[in-house]
Amino acid sequence: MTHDLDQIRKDISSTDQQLLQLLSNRRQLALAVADAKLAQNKPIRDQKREQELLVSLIEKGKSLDLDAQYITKIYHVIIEDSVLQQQAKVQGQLNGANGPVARVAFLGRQGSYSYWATQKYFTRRAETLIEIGCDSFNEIVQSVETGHADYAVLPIENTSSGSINEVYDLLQHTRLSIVGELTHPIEHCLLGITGTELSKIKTICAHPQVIAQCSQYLQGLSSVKIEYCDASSDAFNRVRQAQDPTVVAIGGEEGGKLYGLEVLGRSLANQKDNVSRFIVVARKAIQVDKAIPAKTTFIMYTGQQPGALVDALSVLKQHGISMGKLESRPIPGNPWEEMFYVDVYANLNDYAMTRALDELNRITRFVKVLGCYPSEDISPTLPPQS
Ligand SMILES: C=C(O[C@@H]1C=C(C(=O)O)C=C[C@H]1O)C(=O)O
Repeated sequence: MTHDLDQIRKDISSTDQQLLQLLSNRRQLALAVADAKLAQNKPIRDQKREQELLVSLIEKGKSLDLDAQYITKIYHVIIEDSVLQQQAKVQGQLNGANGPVARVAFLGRQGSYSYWATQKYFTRRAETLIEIGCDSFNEIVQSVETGHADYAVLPIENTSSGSINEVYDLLQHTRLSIVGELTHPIEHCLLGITGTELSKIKTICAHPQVIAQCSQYLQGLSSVKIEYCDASSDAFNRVRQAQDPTVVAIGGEEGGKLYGLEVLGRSLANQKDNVSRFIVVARKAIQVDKAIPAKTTFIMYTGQQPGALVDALSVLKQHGISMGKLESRPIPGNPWEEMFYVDVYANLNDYAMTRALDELNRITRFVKVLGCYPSEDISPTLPPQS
């Protein structure tokens, strides 16, 4: 092997170019597979094929000195992308685009977590993204309701801080429909201007959700003042403007870089796997192709008689519908009465779902469907070890 560093780096760069070309070829093939599946009435997701692929790739990897964990990690990302690309294509064909552009409202400005989630979701769609940065969840919802934006991207839950109640409460009263979801890893870092020293920090700027997600880390910094911000991008901006090495922000590394900030600490969240789930809402509901796994979200008020919730949930059981999440929120103006939010793995057009909703309408006081959308719970799995 040569010791010529420049030459080795040239070879690495050219290998990377080939990898990129191959990834692009693979994505095109996956999109062709989507057409073939639609023509043959087959579902987009094929977990058996994914498992067979992973097993054979791990086997092949071994012979190339590539360990199983490495191969699995890379192919999770590749297969997830492939399935999501196929789903977006099928959905685009079924629902059509709103027009050549998508005006999308999200929390904060360039660099906020919602900004990255928005970028991620809309790269898979045909429309050109027009960003509409907002300062509150209420403003986001209003901008779609009034027609100023076509879509909104809203965080709904997080693995460290749980449900985002403010967003749940907004959904109770909006006429908007949920048309999509996505998950996005949230890696909180401490960010400051060049020359900032961890031991001299006096103020931390962050969004309240971020503060909740990093509560354990912040408990250890009791003498530091917390400044609440509208979004992580707002926190970055304050630190950039202050040009004071005692003032830092919490947010994502990529976002902080856009504001010239440097990382002083990483992995600040209470949970190691800190992931947020976002929903995408629009004025018009969508149809979800039968070839795609769908989720439906509805809210219901069961009344307070004994067993009311159990009765409602057994309707789902009777129709073989599995539930992903159940959340309850107070009904404004009706103290101690709760609205239930239910996520189910079902297409609104499924016969079982239609029947279940008819029955829920009969036995509860109020039911409203918030939307039916493609499920993005895509985690390719290996077959159980024998
Ligand atoms: C590409 C396909 O569709 C999906 C994506 C896969 C992949 O990227 O390898 C495998 C199985 C399917 O879940 C396919 O079925 O071959």
